[in-house]
This record gives sequence, C-alpha cells and structure tokens, in this order.
Amino acid sequence: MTQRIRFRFCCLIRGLAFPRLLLFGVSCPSVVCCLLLPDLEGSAHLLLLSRNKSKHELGYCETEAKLALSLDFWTLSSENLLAVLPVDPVKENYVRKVKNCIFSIAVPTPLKSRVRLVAVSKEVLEDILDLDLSVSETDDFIQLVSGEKIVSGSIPLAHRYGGHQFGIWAGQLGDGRAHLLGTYMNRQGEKWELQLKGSGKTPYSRNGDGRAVLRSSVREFLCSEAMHSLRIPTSRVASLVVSDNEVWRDQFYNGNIVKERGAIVLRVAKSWFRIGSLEILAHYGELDLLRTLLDFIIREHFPSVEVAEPNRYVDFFSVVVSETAQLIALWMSVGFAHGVCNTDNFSLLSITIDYGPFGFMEAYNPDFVPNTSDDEGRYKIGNQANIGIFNLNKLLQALNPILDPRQRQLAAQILEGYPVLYYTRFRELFKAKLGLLGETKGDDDLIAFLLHLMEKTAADFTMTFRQLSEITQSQLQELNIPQQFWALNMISKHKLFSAWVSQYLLRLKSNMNDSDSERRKRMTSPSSPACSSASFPEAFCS
Ligand SMILES: Nc1ncnc2c1ncn2[C@@H]1O[C@H](COP(=O)(O)OP(=O)(O)OP(=O)(O)O)[C@@H](O)[C@H]1O
Repeated sequence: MTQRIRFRFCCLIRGLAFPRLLLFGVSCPSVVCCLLLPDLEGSAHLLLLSRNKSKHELGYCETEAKLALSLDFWTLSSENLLAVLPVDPVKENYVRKVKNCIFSIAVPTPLKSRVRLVAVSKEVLEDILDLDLSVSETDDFIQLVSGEKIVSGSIPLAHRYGGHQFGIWAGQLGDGRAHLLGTYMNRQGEKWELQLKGSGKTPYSRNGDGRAVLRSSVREFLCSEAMHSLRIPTSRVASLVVSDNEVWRDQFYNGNIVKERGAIVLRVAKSWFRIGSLEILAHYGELDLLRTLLDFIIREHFPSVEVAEPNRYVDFFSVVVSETAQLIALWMSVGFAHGVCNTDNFSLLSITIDYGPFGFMEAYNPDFVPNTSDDEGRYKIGNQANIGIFNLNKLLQALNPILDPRQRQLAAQILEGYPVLYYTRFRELFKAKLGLLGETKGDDDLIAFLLHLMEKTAADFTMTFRQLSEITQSQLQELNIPQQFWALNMISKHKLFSAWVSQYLLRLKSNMNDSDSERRKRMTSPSSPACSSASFPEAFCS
C-alpha cells in the first residue's frame, strides 16, 4: 500500500543547485528544485465560482460550487477544434507523411505495467481543472493520466506540425509522443488544452517509440511549475505517472543504451500551436488551411486582433513579435536557457513549451549551453534573443504567401522593432533586479557593467542579485561585504568592483524616499525577477 503524503514545493530555483530529488525512492539527477516541508493537513479546498455559460460546448465539471470529487461528471471537448480544423482522413495509426490537415486522430497507447502516480500539481488540479486533490487518488484519474481512460467528449489527437531544427528545415515533425485529449473550460471560463506526453506512437513518431522516461518527465514537471511560480508564461503539468514499462535510451549519447522506465505527464496550456504549426502549411502550399488555422488561433487566443480586419495577420504577427521578445527577456532575467529553441518549440502564444535539455545558469556566463548535443552552442543563453529573431523571421516567411506586398513590408518593419522591444523589457527586468526606480541615462551601462564583472569573476547569477537586495548601502559604501554574501565576495575581487559600487550607490540616491528595507522588499517581492524563491505551488508526491 502506498502511503500518500502531500508536500509543499519549497523551491529555490537556483539552477541545479539542488542536484538530487528523491521521489518514490527514485533518485533523479539534474532536477531544478527540491521538495521540503511535509504538509499533512487535510485537502479540503473549496472554490466558489460561477457556473459556466457555455459548459455544453466544451469540457466542464457538472458539480456546482465545489471542486469535483470524481471524474464522473468531468468532461473534455475536442469539438471546438474539430468543428473548424480538418482531420487526417486516414484513421490507422502508422507513421506516414500527412497532408492537408491539422490533426490526426490517434489513440494513446497506455502504460500498463505497474503504473503509479509520482506527483501531481495541486494548483493545476484545483485552479485550472476544478478537480479536488483527492481525485488524483482514484483509479479513474490514474487511468486518465496514463492514457487508459478516454473521458467523455475527448477525441485524442496528434497535431501535424513542421519546423526548423538547429536552423535547418526539418520537414514534418508533429506530436510523435503526445496526445491532445481535448479542451477543458473551467468555472472561470478559461479554456485549457490537455495533452499527454509519452503516451505512445502516432503518425508523427518517425523512428521514435512514442515514450518519455521518468528522468525527463520529472524535469518537465518541476520546471514548468517552477517557471509558472516565477511568473514566466509556460505550459503547466498536472500529473506525472511512472510505470515498469521498459523504455530504452542512450542517456549520454555515447552508444550505451540503458533500460529506463516509461512515464507520462499530463500537461495543460491555453494552446499548443507553435510556429511550426504554420510553417508546415506554408511549406506545402496549403494556403487555405493556413488562413483557417490562423483565423482560428486569432479568434481563440488573440483578443486584441480583430478577425474581420484585412490586416489581421500583420496584427497577429505584431503581437507574437512583442510577446516573444518579452518571453525571452523574462527567461534571461532568471538565467533560463531553453536549450532547443527550434521553431517547433516556440509557441504562437509565447509561452515556454517543451522542457527538454533546459538549464538554469549558475555562474553568469553568456556562453552557457545546457544542451550537451548542441556542439556549436547555437542555443547558448546569450544567443536566445537572436534566435528569437531567427524564429520570428521563419514565422514571417510562413505568413508571406498570404500577405500582400504592403503587408509584407509592414510585417518586416515590425520585426525590425524586435531588438528595441527586447532591450526595453530586459532593461526593465534588470532594473527591478537592482532595485532601481524611475529611469536615468546611465541605467544600461550600470547593468552592462555589473554583468561584465559577473562574467569575469564567474559570480553566481541568482545569488549576486539576491545578496545585493540584502546588503545595506552603508555596507556597500565601505566595501564591507559580510562573509555570508559569498557571491558578492567573489565579484568584489574584481578591481573595478568599487567603481561599479560607486555608480550603483549614486543611482540608488535618485530613488526618492527609498530605504534599504524598502529596496529589499521590492527586490524580493514575488513580482521581482530578483526573487527566485517566490512561493511555489503545492504538489504532492506519493
Ligand atoms: N520518443 C519519441 N517518440 C516519437 N517521437 C518523438 C520522440 N521524441 C521526440 N519525438 C518527436 O520529435 C520531434 C522533436 O522532439 P522534441 O523533443 O522537440 O519534442 P517533444 O519533447 O517530444 O514534444 P514537445 O515539443 O511537444 O514537448 C517532435 O515531433 C516529437 O514529437
């Protein structure tokens, strides 16, 4: 019998500072967070929310007022997607080139051997899916999240997309190990798309086995929940199950294939469409379908874009350019390197998706490459903003066939504005990390100077800013850095540190009516990117 214990995530997202996490007695290297603080209180959480108007159109939970206590009246809908977006007429599940559609119907291949729940996100269950945490202890739930149970209203789909991988057109990719179960509209009227990852082969599996292993699934679970808590737009993970199903992997890419255990995460996002979703349609000249998909995405997810407007695709592009710039600046503000910024991993909604070989930078190093197979460092952390332009340019190329010459020119000009958008947000975020208020001419220099010193001294990225929030101005003035501020001590070894401190103190003086405690409060408030230990969501591990 498994004894279930709920844990509260108490994570310091300091990259890989916590190298091991014990889950289920399983040792998982290289995770980004640690679990602490057992919380054995009851799980009675009620949400009193209004009944949803369009509950019959989309998935819904029939129980009034309370969170659902079982999956009996909890349904999904695939109808909103399938009513508009065409499906592959071939129904058999074999690997093939697929044309003229957005989805293929593909039923998950469930994990069968001793499936058990590893972790669930209480927040995702309760706040997004209207499910009481106790539901995760039911057999129905385990069956749902391991691909066994198809709830009413769900028609599992694999999405057809393409993409540029490492700068080169890779042709058809698609959901090779993911199944879109359907849309759930929660009681707050939000629509969320539920997807299993690791749930078996689809027509897009190419040479893959359709599976995911525990190690990478733990990373996806922890990092997406951590990113959400850092207030960075991201897909979320509801649950993680593991099994004794054997999955063979070359863990270190050295030809040594070892047996691992198959796992499945249940992920949720407002949408899973990517740049590659549009690229494949443009590449094969499926332009009517390109318009159909774009109109659908605009109607569903871009409220600021008027779908009847002739310039809507340019307006759409403008939003994606701006949001992508914001997202990458946010990544940089917490030292996050995605690792595989291919166009098929860049969401059209500019949320972080596909947690593969990501990493959090420890010592500040713009050349930090978390992906060991990225030999040339294409996706090094310092290159992410440039890759943003590359990917947006590929998006523009996909849109070009349906734009007139004037619109093309307009869209190209919008893309030219990307660096300014990016640097504006970057400056804003790093100013917040330094506790600066208002705007002065030298702010860029102050930030760049500090980053230069950090690079030269290999100072810890997160802790330098954290310790700057904790040290007083008079300690800085006297260059009296207490021993416990180890990151600042490292950086203080640089001969130009005192020059930077003088500039910083002068700049802090322009913060009217500010004090050390006010500055600290600001720099460590959950909305500040300096605050890497914002309160983390609750989850439990069994
Ligand atoms: N084990 C596998 N079996 C089948 N297809 C796979 C497997 N691993 C990756 N793929 C496919 O290879 C392509 C690129 O993989 P990538 O790692 O970027 O995606 P992913 O992590 O599987 O999915 P996502 O981007 O949705 O998180 C995708 O089309 C993906 O579905």
